Amino acid sequence: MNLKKEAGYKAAEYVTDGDILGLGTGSTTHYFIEAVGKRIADEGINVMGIPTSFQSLLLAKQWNIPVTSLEEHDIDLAVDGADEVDKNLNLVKGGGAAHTKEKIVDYSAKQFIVIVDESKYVEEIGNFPVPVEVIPDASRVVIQTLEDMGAECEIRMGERKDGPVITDNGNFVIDAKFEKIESPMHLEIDLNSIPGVVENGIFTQMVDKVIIGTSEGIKEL
Ligand SMILES: O=C(CO)[C@H](O)[C@H](O)COP(=O)(O)O
Repeated sequence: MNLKKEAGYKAAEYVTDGDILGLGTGSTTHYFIEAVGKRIADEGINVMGIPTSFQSLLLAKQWNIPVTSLEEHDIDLAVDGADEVDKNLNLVKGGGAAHTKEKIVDYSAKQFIVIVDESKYVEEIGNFPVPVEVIPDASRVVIQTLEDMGAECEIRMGERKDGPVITDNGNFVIDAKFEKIESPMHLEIDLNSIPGVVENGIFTQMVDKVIIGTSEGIKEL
């Protein structure tokens, strides 16, 4: 069973005619976008998408989902993946380096649904290093501050691209591994107060529902 696909297709059932959708990024959201595209083709529902990355923009175009922007519309429903989800609905996101636009879109939506397979559901977040998007010129001093806060840091490197990953916004990503995240809510705020940090991948607010694809079927939190 493809658990990511199960979760993505389940989330598409929550889409209603006329919705403005926030389109998350990643291999799970890929299936949500596909399922919405099929509902447009099969049922003729009338929706528009606001992509969180070039990846989701291209997928929306592939599936004939009209795109718009936050300049034009508010979002009714955002659907997005995650790298970790805990029982308090705290998330770590940014494995695809798209967390800055994802947070803008997901936090502004009237409803925010997270879709994951069961491997992402954890007791408490923090095993997955926290992605921190930084202005490139600030990366050395931001790393110093993160290390002072107890994190082990790496600038994320490209694959099939020499040098650092460059985000859709032209920045670097530092992956910061904390031994333990005592308070996700405070860490989310504290990381964003470091000069040079654009956004971090801890999401502690706004999640309305988590759809988990498990080997025993869909579970919803
Ligand atoms: O935050 C993200 C991208 O920045 C993704 O939503 C997250 O990495 C999960 O991806 P996938 O569904 O491929 O496991």
